[in-house]
Amino acid sequence: MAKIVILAGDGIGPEVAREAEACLRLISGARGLGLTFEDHLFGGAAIDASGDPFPEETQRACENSDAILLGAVGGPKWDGGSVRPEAGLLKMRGTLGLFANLRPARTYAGLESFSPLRADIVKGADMLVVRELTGGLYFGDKVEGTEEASDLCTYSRGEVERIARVAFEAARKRRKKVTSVDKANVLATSRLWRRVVTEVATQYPDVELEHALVDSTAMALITHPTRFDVILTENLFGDILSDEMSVIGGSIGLLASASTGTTGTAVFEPIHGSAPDIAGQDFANPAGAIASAAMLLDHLGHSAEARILEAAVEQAIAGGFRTRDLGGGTRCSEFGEQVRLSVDAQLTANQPKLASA
Ligand SMILES: NC(=O)c1ccc[n+]([C@@H]2O[C@H](COP(=O)([O-])OP(=O)(O)OC[C@H]3O[C@@H](n4cnc5c(N)ncnc54)[C@H](O)[C@@H]3O)[C@@H](O)[C@H]2O)c1
Ligand SMILES: CC(C)[C@H](C(=O)O)[C@@H](O)C(=O)O
Ligand SMILES: [Mg+2]
Repeated sequence: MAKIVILAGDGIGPEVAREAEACLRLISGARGLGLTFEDHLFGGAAIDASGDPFPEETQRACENSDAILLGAVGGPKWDGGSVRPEAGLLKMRGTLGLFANLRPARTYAGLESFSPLRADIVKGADMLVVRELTGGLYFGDKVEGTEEASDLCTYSRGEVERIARVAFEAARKRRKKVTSVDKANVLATSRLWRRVVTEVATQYPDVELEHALVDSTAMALITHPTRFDVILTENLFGDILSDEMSVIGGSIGLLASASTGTTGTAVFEPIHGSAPDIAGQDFANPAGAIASAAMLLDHLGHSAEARILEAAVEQAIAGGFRTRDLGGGTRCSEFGEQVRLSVDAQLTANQPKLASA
């Protein structure tokens, strides 16, 4: 039995989380995984109900969960307010110690020609951003005045060491290359980052390490995406580079993420936001949320089921089911349904044959 907390959140969050949860329920039922699901308020929806984007009750539920499936938070409704939905997201990451954010990206069969980048540039691209998630500018002291403001960027040796190890371990299971991205020509935190990553690399002689500056990496990511395997970087650079990376696959709606850390639970969410421009219209692409659910299954040790769910997303896309962001007319709910049909078909095909009477 594993307890999954669902934080649907705001905007398209509930639309994509609903499809991902339905996939998990289907797989859990068919394979007897015994997953249980609990909905809790989070983000703007929680501000509306209680004034707090990460209420005490939601926090307790998250702490007692095995995994958390998150939609997205935020939106114009809360932008001018004294409390922002995004503050709940940051508090959750901090409270649960989720320092490692893994964001994979690759091309999907059938979508190479959809990417705004040339098909020969994106063909075969397959990378993983390992983003430090609980340090840097996001968590440093802030001064917010009307005439002056500041955000402090701090990193400690320990914070860099632990995220670097995550990246090197991940690279060992992939193509054994880490590109550590920083701004060491300007920032003191980046120079510490570079020194510590170089030290950690000595424990991984089988993994190639290169250092790169964030500005030129932003360019190389979309001119030569196949050069990259694992990209290791700090919080803000990872946020920006991972949205840029979504261009390679064709849409930000495709990208999934896992945030893991110091406690047993972990958060699984698409990398996109609440997309207020398309919310409430069944237009959202739920592929990133469903792929995040596959990462959740991996986290719980259900790797065979994770591969089935991933294959179902691939088959739906290859079969021509495309949401509006990918130039098609498939609705969010229809795409989810198509993925579940494909899951069903795979589960039926894999069932042991009944002995004939
Ligand atoms: N983890 C999160 O909850 C998270 C992440 C990013 C942004 N946000 C918040 O979301 C709000 C909107 O931010 P934004 O507009 O800069 O970024 P966004 O990711 O919400 O949207 C950017 C663009 O991508 C499109 N898009 C995003 N997800 C899509 C999907 N699944 N299918 C189809 N199209 C999709 C949107 O329609 C929009 O045109 C802000 O309040 C921001 O703070 C939350
Ligand atoms: C909403 C925001 C705080 C968040 C971030 O910057 O980390 C988002 O952009 C993300 O990528 O998860
Ligand atoms: Mg982001």
